Amino acid sequence: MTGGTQAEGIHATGQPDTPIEVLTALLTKALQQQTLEQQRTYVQQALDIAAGLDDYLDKISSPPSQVVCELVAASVSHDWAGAHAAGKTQFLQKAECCSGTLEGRLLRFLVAATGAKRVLEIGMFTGTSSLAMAEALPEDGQLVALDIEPYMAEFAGPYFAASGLGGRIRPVIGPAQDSLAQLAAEGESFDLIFLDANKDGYAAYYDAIMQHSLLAHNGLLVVDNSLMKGRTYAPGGVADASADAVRAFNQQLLADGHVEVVALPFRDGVSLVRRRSPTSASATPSAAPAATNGQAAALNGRPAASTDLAPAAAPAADPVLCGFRGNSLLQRFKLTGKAALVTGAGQGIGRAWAHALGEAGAAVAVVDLDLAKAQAVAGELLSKGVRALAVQADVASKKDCQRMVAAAVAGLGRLDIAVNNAGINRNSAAEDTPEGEWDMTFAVNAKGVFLSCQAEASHMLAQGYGKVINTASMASLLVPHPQKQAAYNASKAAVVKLTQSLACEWADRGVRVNCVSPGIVNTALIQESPDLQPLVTTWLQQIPAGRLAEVTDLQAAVVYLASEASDYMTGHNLVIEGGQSLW
Ligand SMILES: C[S@@+](CC[C@H](N)C(=O)[O-])C[C@H]1O[C@@H](n2cnc3c(N)ncnc32)[C@H](O)[C@@H]1O
Repeated sequence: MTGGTQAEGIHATGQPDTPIEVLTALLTKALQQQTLEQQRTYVQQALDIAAGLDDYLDKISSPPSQVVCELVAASVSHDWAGAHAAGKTQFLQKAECCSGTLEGRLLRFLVAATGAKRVLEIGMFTGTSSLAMAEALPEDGQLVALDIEPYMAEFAGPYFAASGLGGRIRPVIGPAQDSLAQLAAEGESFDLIFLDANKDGYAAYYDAIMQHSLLAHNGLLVVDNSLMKGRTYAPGGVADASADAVRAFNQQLLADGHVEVVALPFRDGVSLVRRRSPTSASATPSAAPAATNGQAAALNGRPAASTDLAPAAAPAADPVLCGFRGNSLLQRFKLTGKAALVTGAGQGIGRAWAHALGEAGAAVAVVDLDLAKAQAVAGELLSKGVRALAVQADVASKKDCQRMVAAAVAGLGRLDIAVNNAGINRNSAAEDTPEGEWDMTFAVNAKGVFLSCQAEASHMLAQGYGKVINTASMASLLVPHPQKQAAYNASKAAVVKLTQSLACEWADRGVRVNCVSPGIVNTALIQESPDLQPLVTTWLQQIPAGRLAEVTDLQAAVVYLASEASDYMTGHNLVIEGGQSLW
């Protein structure tokens, strides 16, 4: 039998499944051969599988940035022996210390996937991973990179600057143990920590991280080199103190009942570690399971736990300790699986709210009088991966409101959240306000909200659950000036009283009704109005916060009111006006 047919046979049997299993089978087979030539065939196939793996992973992963590639190239081609001989580095550093672009991409991916804002790298080397991770940070994110060698910061500096991300990366030079103590004293904590410095320090660094809560709640610890060239599990007679240290550390992690670990055969081994959510059973030291070994029991004075995930007997969970229904606080804000509609969502506040609800997980029906605008916003949401559809509706029409709800339910399969935001604002002195202006303002702002609520409630009351959020205004509390807008102010006061009335009527049937009262919001309405634009200076003097509201200032409120986190709140007018109504 040739090697080729044997390899096919291996796949056909469905036995060896992964590249490593196939490698193992091929090499085992090679060992069983009598002649060198027969062995070579199997060994060659094994070689092809092993040698091509990283290259193939590189090719099928999204590419690294140009600047990371340049920094990796400079790092691996650098004369590290020369740098050490010239006294630039304290230790003889090696090109292979650089984790490379593939691992950088994994780290960049993890930062993005976890939404990390603060990242710590322990063992920066030339900063290739720091830079890759910084690429996934938001503008106000920060990465702290520790290294013992001042030369590393010098080396990486120009590349950090060229990337435009230098402001997000803070190198801290010194022994990592000291730097960790300094970060703890500064009150730092991190969403993601990449542990990749001297291997004999891993255990102590881990203890410092856990003892000082440097890893935030729900944070992710990524440990590099958990395989140490395979020597952690197959020493092969080679004395390797680093591999011994990592082997012991792997055991230490496993024995620590406070964390969950998964080890991946990615490059030199990457272990992902996260703190377990506490259970009521593990909250008290006496209830913690016994340590699996003496070393683990001594960890930081914390009780070490067995690796058994299931507590023996589950006492009633304490929702403060374990989360309401097992949800962490931020999980309670998630809207995944919910469907929302937002009226007046073709622009301004409504558009920002449609995005906010979509980002929080909801499918969104984007409703507007202007179908083209609704379609444009629905398109934006779809491009972000949010299920969305556009609906044209005039909320002043009862028929349209009913059709809007029917379209949302038909298109999204359900309706849990309704944001009644469509509104108009006309300015005129009260003595001159035309009757038509008054009627139109009330038709949209007051009757339109009522008709929307009525149509939405017919669905929500039947299902016994719903979240209605109406757009009122700071004008419901004070009389904004100097602009004259009596009809608008009165219509928004009506929205608040309507919200309170509906909240009381529907509270015992699972439907919550709240409203949001924004202050003066910096939208196109103001920017493009020759009448309103000159008033901005006056308004700024009336606002303690010293600026107009941006639509993004309002986004979290609607997510809160739409989520189960606010289930006990109803009939509330949530005022967001930079303090203007207090002054
Ligand atoms: C494997 S390299 C880090 C590679 C880097 N994380 C990457 O992804 O390319 C290890 C780094 O740890 C640093 N290091 C070694 N001992 C250290 C210590 N005690 N404190 C801080 N850094 C240390 C070394 O100078 C070296 O740059």
